[in-house]
Amino acid sequence: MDEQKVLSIKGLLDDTPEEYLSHKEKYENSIRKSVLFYKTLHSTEDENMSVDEKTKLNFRNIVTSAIFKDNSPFMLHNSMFIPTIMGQGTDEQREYWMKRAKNMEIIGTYAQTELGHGTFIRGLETQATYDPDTEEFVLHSPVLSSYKWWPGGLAHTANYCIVMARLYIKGKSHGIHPFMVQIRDEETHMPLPGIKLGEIGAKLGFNTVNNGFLGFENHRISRDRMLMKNAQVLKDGTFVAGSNSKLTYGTMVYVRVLIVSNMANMLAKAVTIALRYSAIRRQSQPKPDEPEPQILDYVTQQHKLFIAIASSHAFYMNAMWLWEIYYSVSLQLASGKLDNLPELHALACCLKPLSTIDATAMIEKCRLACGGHGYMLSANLAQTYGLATAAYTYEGENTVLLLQAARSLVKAWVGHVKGRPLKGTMAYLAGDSTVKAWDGSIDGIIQSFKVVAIRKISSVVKILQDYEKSGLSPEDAWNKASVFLTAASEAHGRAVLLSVYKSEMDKRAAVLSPPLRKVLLQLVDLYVTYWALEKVGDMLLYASITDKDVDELQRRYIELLAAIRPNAVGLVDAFDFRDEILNSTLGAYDGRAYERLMEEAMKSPLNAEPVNQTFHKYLKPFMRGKL
Ligand SMILES: CCCCCCCC/C=C\CCCCCCCCCCC/C=C/C(=O)SCCNC(=O)CCNC(=O)[C@H](O)C(C)(C)COP(=O)(O)OP(=O)(O)OC[C@H]1O[C@@H](n2cnc3c(N)ncnc32)[C@H](O)[C@@H]1OP(=O)(O)O
Ligand SMILES: Cc1cc2nc3c(=O)[nH]c(=O)nc-3n(C[C@H](O)[C@H](O)[C@H](O)COP(=O)(O)OP(=O)(O)OC[C@H]3O[C@@H](n4cnc5c(N)ncnc54)[C@H](O)[C@@H]3O)c2cc1C
Repeated sequence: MDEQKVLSIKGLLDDTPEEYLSHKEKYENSIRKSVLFYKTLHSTEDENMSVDEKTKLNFRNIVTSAIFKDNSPFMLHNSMFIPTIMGQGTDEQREYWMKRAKNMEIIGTYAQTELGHGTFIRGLETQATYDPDTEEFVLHSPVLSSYKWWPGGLAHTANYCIVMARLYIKGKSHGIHPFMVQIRDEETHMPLPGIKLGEIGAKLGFNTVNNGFLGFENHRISRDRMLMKNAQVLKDGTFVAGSNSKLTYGTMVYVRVLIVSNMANMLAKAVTIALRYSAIRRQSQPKPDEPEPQILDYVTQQHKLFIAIASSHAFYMNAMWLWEIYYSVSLQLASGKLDNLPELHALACCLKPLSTIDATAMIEKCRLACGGHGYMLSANLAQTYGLATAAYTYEGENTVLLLQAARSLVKAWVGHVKGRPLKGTMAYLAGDSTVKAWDGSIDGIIQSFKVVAIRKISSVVKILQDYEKSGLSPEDAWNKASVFLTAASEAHGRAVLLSVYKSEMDKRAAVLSPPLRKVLLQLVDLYVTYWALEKVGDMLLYASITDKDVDELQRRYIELLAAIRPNAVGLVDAFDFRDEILNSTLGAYDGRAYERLMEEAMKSPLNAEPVNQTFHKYLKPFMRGKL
């Protein structure tokens, strides 16, 4: 969406910094701004856009929606409620609900996680019992742990939600299915009878997303409220299973893809702030007869920040590549072809964790690189960290997803050993995993990362098999080996991230001007070299790197930092964040960080008066020994 259009919305920008609002005021202010934002958002969306175009617009909107220091209470409406209707509804359900949802006639969320279960979906306890006499489902939360807990917008914003509940028919469980449930009256917004709603309280971040809880007391909904694209319940209670029970998990795969692009965006924001500040901040005097240098000229500062620029590019390239795979698999699923779904799931289970782990760590490093001023909320680095670190957990906790990916990798490797062909992004596992001599070229290092993955996968399979030979059950063997299963998944994810970043850049390089091509390929080189040094232990173990090769890599890394330095500010300017989107005293384009820090400080309510009323009430009596 055109950011100029967004920023021209009157009242969208806060005059009172959000930091000085109460918990309740923050929410109310976010609703006010979200309504303004959505009105503009709607005026720019073209109904004739393809799903692919709309989703890429959504990727773009993520950037614009960052205008809020925290996420909107409408976030789940866009990112999960609508995609679930699209992915899980029948044609007529889509027809009816998409119109209402896209027009914001209703606001929805996605209620899956419960107080007692988040990861283990098959353990969810919310019940949807079919009553054939009335052709209704009875929704019920049998115990406290079955209360829905966490869904964004659920507390006071949404009036509808997708409830993932366990379907019972004649006492038999048929697994977890999606149900469209109205939770509040459309006129009064009061919770409907048999529905308990509330907010879960203050959090590290996401404090305007309005995460809530939801409990059902035998609440009835009509049969047509079960989203029945993938499985159906007939009027007489006959259950018709879908072709694959995991199709119900489809929205989560979509969001995991969205998260990879969101990490690219969050990291780009943070490094823009930190790098611009590093260009104006001068500190220390290494050379007595020279002025204090820009802290950006300290190589340690470049080491902290330049990898964040390259990583944002890497995540964005991988996200666009993954989106194309997601989009083509979705088209295949629509025609009943399921065989590429496992690979998409495994890829999302690698790239969502790695992008969130790296982005969270690098955003924190951007904050730390700004010294004391990075600790100010007005810098907007702490809030950016808070938003990013949430993605480590939501949409599939990272360890759990890496173990899911390991499941696919182990299956692929065992199949390969038995002669079954490998395909897609796992085809490289059939490659030669013996490295005679270290190849320090970009392609050579990427190949070494593939060798590391092959060796880690094969060795953890051996551990599993040895445990099972020793008499352990497959489940116990799996648990015992799980640390190295996640390590094997991470190695596979690294190999994918590196090779996709390189190949996607190579595709684009041909159309770039030579100077731009040079700078962008320097970032690819930096990214590959950085990770080879970060994983030097694996390179020593599996890729025949020698101490001389490491010396060479270190010198190359230092030279790359120096080569990128002249273009560093230009590279973050190229992310093209407007000041209002950065929302940061340190990252503004004009570089007036000190003036902005002081301007923001003066907005503190405490600065409204020179003497606070506690002096006369407490301090003075205290200091006069009268307490
Ligand atoms: C005004 C401003 C607004 C701006 C508007 C602009 C619009 C932009 C929108 C938003 C702006 C910001 C965007 C930010 C990015 C999006 C953020 C969205 C926020 C979301 C908030 C959080 C939401 C949630 O967290 S929802 C809940 C998520 N929960 C989970 O992910 C649970 C994780 N657990 C699981 O997935 C499963 O339990 C499991 C996979 C771990 C295990 O499942 P289970 O059934 O037990 O399976 P198992 O027995 O282990 O067998 C595994 C086999 O199943 C296969 N499989 C598993 N999952 C899948 C799958 N998803 N697809 C396909 N296959 C799957 C697996 O491969 C195994 O197969 P095998 O052959 O047997 O090995
Ligand atoms: C900011 C935020 C927003 C959210 N928004 C929503 C929302 O809108 N809708 C919604 O439905 N949910 C939402 N969630 C909930 C989120 O999906 C869950 O928190 C997430 O799925 C993790 O589940 P959990 O919290 O039960 O953690 P758990 O699964 O209990 O994880 C706790 C620990 O147990 C470990 N663990 C669990 N299972 C295994 C295993 N099989 N093997 C090894 N280790 C394991 C994990 O690795 C982790 O270290 C949100 C969460 C957050 C933080």
